Amino acid sequence: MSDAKRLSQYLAEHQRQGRVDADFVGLISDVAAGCKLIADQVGRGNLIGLLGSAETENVQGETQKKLDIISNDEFTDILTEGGHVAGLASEEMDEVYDLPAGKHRGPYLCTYDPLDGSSNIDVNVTVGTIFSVLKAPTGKENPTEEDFMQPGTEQVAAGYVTYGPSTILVLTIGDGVDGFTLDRSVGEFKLTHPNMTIPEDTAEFAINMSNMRFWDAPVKRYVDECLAGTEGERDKDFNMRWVASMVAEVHRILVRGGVFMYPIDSKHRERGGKLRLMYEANPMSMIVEQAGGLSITGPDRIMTIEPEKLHQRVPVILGSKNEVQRIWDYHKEG
Ligand SMILES: O=P(O)(O)OC[C@H]1O[C@](O)(COP(=O)(O)O)[C@@H](O)[C@@H]1O
Ligand SMILES: [Mg+2]
Ligand SMILES: [Mg+2]
Repeated sequence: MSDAKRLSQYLAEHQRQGRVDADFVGLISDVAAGCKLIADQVGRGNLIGLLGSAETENVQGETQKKLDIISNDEFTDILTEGGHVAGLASEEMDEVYDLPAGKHRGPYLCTYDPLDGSSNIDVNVTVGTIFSVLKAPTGKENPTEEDFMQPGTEQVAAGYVTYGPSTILVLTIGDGVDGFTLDRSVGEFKLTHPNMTIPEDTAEFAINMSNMRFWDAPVKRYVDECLAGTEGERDKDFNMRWVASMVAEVHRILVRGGVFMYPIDSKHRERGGKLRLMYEANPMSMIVEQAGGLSITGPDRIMTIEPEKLHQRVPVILGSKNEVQRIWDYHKEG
């Protein structure tokens, strides 16, 4: 695959076809550059003293890892200098980031989780970056939080990068999903996974089983049936995975199907869920739906939620279409 199409060629072709503009090409190139930097840091780990906690908390009360902060700073700097965005928002920044005065602005907004699954950093398990691209309001020097409050259906593009055995960038610009592997010998992402699609059926689910006693009835019903296997209503055996890195779980589902659930539970009910809408649930929902899957909160489709705040949390159930539809039906039945 060494002669595979480079990300830069892919973007240039899309631009020639009039499907994206020059600022979009610039923005995705900046995202790729930021992720290459993060991949390098994650890869070096404790050789350069980057593992472990930073002993600080983000706005959501979570202890930040050193790499959470470093990844956020690098990503934010690259997108700021690139000049293709009017505003930025991240899991690791309390509020919308105002670009410094004098910096060139572009027509897009970008939200991101710079390092997803960061509890896995110290144990050398796959982590990643998730991003979502929205249109910025025209002619506004510094977009506000309100300008970011667009439902997932308004996303121009979404993607993630996994820092695992290989570094893979998965991107949708609204006409399918393509995956690119970082060729470290030349420092470029190359198209290795064109037109990724999620099988409609699966016999694999992912959920943090330690929360079982806190779940609502529809999810409990679904998982109970999976666990009963050939002895139960489903009449087939299921396999289970839980990496605790959403990027790794979604990537597995894009490659071989499956269902990922971080549903509402009584531990997270007051906060609305565990995962964040604007930079985890919405971008992953766009990717999953573009690959032929479904993505719901339980009762509703995630991408139709009207956001109310930047760090809003939502329950997430996504993956193979027929399984997610079944879980959706269980919620409708109550
Ligand atoms: O530790 P838990 O409760 O199983 O939660 C795991 C989930 O939390 C996350 O790590 C949250 O992401 P962050 O690491 O960006 O906070 C998801 O990637 C993952 O699915
Ligand atoms: Mg995350
Ligand atoms: Mg994170």
